Amino acid sequence: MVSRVEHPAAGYRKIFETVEELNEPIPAETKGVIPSWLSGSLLRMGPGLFEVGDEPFHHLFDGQALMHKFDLKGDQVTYFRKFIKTDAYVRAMTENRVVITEFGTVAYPDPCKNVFSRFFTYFRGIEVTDNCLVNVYPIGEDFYAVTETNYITKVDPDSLETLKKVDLCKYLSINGVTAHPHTEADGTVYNIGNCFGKNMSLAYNVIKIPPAQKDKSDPIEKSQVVVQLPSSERLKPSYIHSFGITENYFVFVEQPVKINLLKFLSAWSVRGATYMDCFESNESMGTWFHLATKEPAGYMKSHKYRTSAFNLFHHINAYEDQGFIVVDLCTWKGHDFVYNYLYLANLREEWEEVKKAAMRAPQPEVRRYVLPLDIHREEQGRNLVSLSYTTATAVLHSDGTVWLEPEVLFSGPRQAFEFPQINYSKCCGRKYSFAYGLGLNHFIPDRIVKLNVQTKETWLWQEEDCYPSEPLFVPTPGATEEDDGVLLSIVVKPGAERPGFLLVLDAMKLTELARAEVNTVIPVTLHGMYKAPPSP
Ligand SMILES: CCCCCCCCCCCCCCCC(=O)OC/C=C(C)/C=C/C=C(C)/C=C/C1=C(C)CCCC1(C)C
Ligand SMILES: [Fe+2]
Repeated sequence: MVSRVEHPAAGYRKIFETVEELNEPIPAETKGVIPSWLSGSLLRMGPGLFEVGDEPFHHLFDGQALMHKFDLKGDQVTYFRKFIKTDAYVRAMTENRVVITEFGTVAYPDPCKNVFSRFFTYFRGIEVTDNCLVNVYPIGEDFYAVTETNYITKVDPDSLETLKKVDLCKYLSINGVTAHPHTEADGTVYNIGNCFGKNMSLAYNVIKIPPAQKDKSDPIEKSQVVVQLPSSERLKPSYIHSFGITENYFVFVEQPVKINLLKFLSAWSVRGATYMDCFESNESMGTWFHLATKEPAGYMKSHKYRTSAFNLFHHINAYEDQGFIVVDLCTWKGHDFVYNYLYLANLREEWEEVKKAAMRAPQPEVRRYVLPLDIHREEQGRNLVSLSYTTATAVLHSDGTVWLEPEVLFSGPRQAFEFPQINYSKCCGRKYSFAYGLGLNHFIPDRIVKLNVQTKETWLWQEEDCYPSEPLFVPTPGATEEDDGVLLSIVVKPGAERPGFLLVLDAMKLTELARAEVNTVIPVTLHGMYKAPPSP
């Protein structure tokens, strides 16, 4: 699936430009045939406002949260979008400047305020952003737009109105949680986040939020920390973007991209730096895998799995098989932080410059790691993995650590398989065959890919000057085959008469079933969900 496509016209710049929200849903023009069973809403989050007044946001993860919705009802499709009225957005609009520091953009003090009030603004310390541009997911019967801090924002998935800001710190001992929770069939939500405890004791806390409550109370009020995993380094927790879950275990990968807490708590609050300034790489630790049991919940501290350094943002899937845990990941080789390459100035460069910058960045690879559960002292020095279908290895060393080597499932130079999706309801935590992803060509999203993780066969959807987003899998009702369903992706085709469209692909063959076009560009979206219509 290595893409030979070039982008000399740099049309991808359009997906990093500010747009206006809509007052009401607009009709889309449908070409092709949308399956009649596919009715519901595609909800997605991303940045939509890339500057305030004359102050630009600098990083891909700074733009203000814009929520998008494609509603499907038969072949009638509409598109709607609204900015989430977060504190970051409302205050920026009111003051016409960046008021809350974002991931890679500092909010400078109000120049109209005198030197004393400016000093006290700094002295009060940091105001953590609630800019929920990363994802949207349900908790109980409610929907929340999220970033990775302690603030999540309740939204109305129909009107896209902002309902309320929730501070998870009120309920849980965490400083932030990922934007990639796992949700079980009954609605139980698991997530993981950093916890900077008392006396700076550091941990990664796995949290559990129960499903919708019979008494209609808010399940968040009943959320709890179920497992605590220790940090490998004092004062420097690793950055976590997602985690894995199997029937009986949580899988946490501790990567060498670290948050320097001293920088976070001092430089950041006093001198005015960004979140990006608080990251650093640990050049010697490599990457550590940790396991915890689900029931009873507990950290498996005797299992010390190690491998070479990589950045990790997205787990694809994990499952148990014959005494092993199989973990499939979208990795980026080395400890240099991939987010360093995602400044908007770089992504908006001419194509030749974009390619040059990507040459210096960590290289992507889809990898399978296999973790043996039964480890015996006498088995030192030999490969413990006996699964017939993988070349991944695990070797016990004399210090008790198990060194892992992966099987490469997909690798193409500067061609990433990222933003992975699976048939989640059928396959999460189970042995599976298919992963779907967004193909990044030197970081530019220009194709949709299907990967058979067992045979390594790939399928591709690609069209000239088209920039798709993460493909979400929606199963055909009553399907028995894993890949019987459709993929939904928002695509931008800058020069076209109707430059934004919802693409509907047949997930088996990766062929186009339909597209629903709208007369507006749709800026880049990161993650989202498909919301089925309420059952009659
Ligand atoms: C869709 C195509 C995009 C085009 C380019 C993409 C290239 C992607 C290459 C790699 C994949 C990366 C995936 C990342 C996806 C994503 O959605 O990331 C967004 C992450 C954000 C906005 C993270 C925000 C985190 C914050 C604000 C964390 C804050 C904290 C600290 C840093 C330390 C202290 C705790 C706290 C406050 C939580
Ligand atoms: Fe993500």
